[in-house]
Amino acid sequence: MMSKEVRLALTNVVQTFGKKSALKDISISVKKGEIFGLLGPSGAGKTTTIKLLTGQLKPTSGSVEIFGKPASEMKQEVYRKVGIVTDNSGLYEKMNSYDNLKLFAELLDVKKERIEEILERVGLAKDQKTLAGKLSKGMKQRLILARAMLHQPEILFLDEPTSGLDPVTMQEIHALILELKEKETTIFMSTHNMEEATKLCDHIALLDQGKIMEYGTPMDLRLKYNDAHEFHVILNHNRELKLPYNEESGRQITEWIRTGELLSVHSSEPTLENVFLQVTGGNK
Ligand SMILES: Nc1ncnc2c1ncn2[C@@H]1O[C@H](COP(=O)(O)OP(=O)(O)OP(=O)(O)O)[C@@H](O)[C@H]1O
Repeated sequence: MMSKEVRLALTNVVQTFGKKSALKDISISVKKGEIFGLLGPSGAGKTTTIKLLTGQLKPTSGSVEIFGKPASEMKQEVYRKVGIVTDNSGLYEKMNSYDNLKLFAELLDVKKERIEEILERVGLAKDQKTLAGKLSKGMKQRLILARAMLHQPEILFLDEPTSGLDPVTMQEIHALILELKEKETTIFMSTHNMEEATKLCDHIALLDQGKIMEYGTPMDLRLKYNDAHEFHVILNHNRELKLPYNEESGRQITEWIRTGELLSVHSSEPTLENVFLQVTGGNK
């Protein structure tokens, strides 16, 4: 089988702003149909990376490619294959939800029927006549996502897509993202949310102070930082303890099963959050 095409690539990218270096020699590549997560504390360089990939910034040095072409020379036909969700994806507050989408549909030659289909899909069909300025935060975010997905882009950039949203809206957005993955959409997202990254991403990179500190699947990273691998045991009479991961503990647990004292046991692996704290030294 042929390996999948690379959709996004940064190679040895350096980005400086005056004396400040925001990205220090970073390389990332993302393939078709992959969900890639860029994690990092505030100021790590996540938004800068997205701006480079979407051609809003030109790198100080190194190369940035989208669909195999330099991102800074992105042409109209490439824009049609890309969707972007960022903090400043301004909606026209005085226009209703439907008209906000219609404006983009016209620009992108999207059929009118698609507007209704997408409003339905993000659960805003009933609110299509509501002014965007009157929508709740979660509804606005769903409208922004609907707009970014309107033309069925092949690559979607999501800069902190769920920050500040309630858990229900967050779940809904996650479901939409996974549905896009089914259709082989390439998704490049930045997030502070470790749980979100674990659930959605095929690969993640931990960015700290403009450097990639780690790269891998969420599971790879959890296993790599597995120093604290232990059994978490709950016994009757509200007894709860942690045991080292060794044979002696295994024997002890078998004994508790025999005497009927054991209520539950599971092995605790570090969460991505802990991995992240270890890598960045808690600089979050
Ligand atoms: N246009 C600019 N001019 C000067 N400095 C900038 C500019 N854009 C970004 N920076 C600096 O580059 C660094 C990285 O910023 P960036 O916005 O990429 O971080 P981030 O990881 O997206 O942070 P956050 O999670 O807070 O959005 C920061 O130190 C920021 O101050």
